[in-house]
Amino acid sequence: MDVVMMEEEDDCPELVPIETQSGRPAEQIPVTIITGYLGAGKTTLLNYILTEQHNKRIAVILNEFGEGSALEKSLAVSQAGELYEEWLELRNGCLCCSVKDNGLKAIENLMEKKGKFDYILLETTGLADPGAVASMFWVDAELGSDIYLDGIVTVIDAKYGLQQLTEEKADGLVNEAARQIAVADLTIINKTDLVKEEELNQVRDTVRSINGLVKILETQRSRVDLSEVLDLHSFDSKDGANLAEKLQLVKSTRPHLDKSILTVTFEVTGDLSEEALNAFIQDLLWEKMFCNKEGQPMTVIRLKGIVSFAGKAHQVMLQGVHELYELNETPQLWVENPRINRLVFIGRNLDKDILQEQFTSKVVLGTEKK
Ligand SMILES: Nc1nc2c(ncn2[C@@H]2O[C@H](COP(=O)(O)OP(=O)(O)OP(=O)(O)O)[C@@H](O)[C@H]2O)c(=O)[nH]1
Ligand SMILES: [Zn+2]
Repeated sequence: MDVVMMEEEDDCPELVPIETQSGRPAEQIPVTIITGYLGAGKTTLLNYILTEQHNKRIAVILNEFGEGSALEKSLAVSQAGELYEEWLELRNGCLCCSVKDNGLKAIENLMEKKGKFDYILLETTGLADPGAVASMFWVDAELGSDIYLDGIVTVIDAKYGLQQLTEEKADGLVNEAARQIAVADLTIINKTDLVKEEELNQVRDTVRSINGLVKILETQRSRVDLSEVLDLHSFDSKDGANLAEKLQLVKSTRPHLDKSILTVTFEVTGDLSEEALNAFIQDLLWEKMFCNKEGQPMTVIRLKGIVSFAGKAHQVMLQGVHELYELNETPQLWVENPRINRLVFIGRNLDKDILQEQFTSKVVLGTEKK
């Protein structure tokens, strides 16, 4: 229910016409994607963030892209000749905008018309694949956009989360609730008032079994410390030291529920061939060339690592979401000798032994097979 945004259902503020302001923002603006299954508490979280003291001018985007039929889309486009979007002013000078399709363009339009905000929060619909939405922002940042992807936050219903995670999907399809957890930088288990400690433990264990890297918070009414949600810099290579530290603590997980998504992590010593690493990742993400022992193709949803290239003094950060990945040098110099590459893969049908063996034989210099 996204209309909660408008204070009271029966007292909706009028849409405010927007005056055009000139001037582009000088700095890139962070966008946090807020995802989570139907009714988990996403809108409650947005409302909470907006009413907290933050001294930020936040634009909230209620996103419907990727949803709806082609017919609806073409109707929306031809009706207005432009994007379907509407926005209203909120407290604290914040803005709320509802966009349908082509979210990025709409956000850029919004910025052009309204001038600079400090922060963008984007709520996806409950069934959306946040990976697809995230990769859109990620690509755009590369192209010199005004926006960068700060992090993906997934809200989970403490009471119904487990049930949603175990829902059987048609063959070959990944459970959306599990996918949303797999891709997250932060998960918030909400509605803890509705469950007993034992149930909550089960939810927490299941979240951890899917994503061995993600931070887990527990809330009622989505009340979180804003510093734990905003400015995560999850994709920022300047934050390489932080990731390097986290990777040392991650453990591979076991599937908790049938056919569930899990985390695989390993360390490999030595320098990598950049070319071979690219080929390996592309085989994995795009060609889906690697299979587990049952012959099922491995599907990676999120990927992170700190790797070493021969002749480079700096650590290199590897990030992957959906079918996109990036390799970026971090400011961090290698100090450990020999250098240790650390990788984390979150996805389905992953087999640690096979992945590690493939990685070692194909990518680590001095061990490549012809
Ligand atoms: N008991 C309880 N109810 C909550 C809590 N947080 C949110 N709710 C209620 O749960 C319902 C759904 O919350 P929303 O914030 O609209 O959830 P959403 O994820 O935005 O939902 P959709 O956009 O429909 O997918 C609302 O009626 C909230 O008032 C909580 O911590 N405890
Ligand atoms: Zn909502």
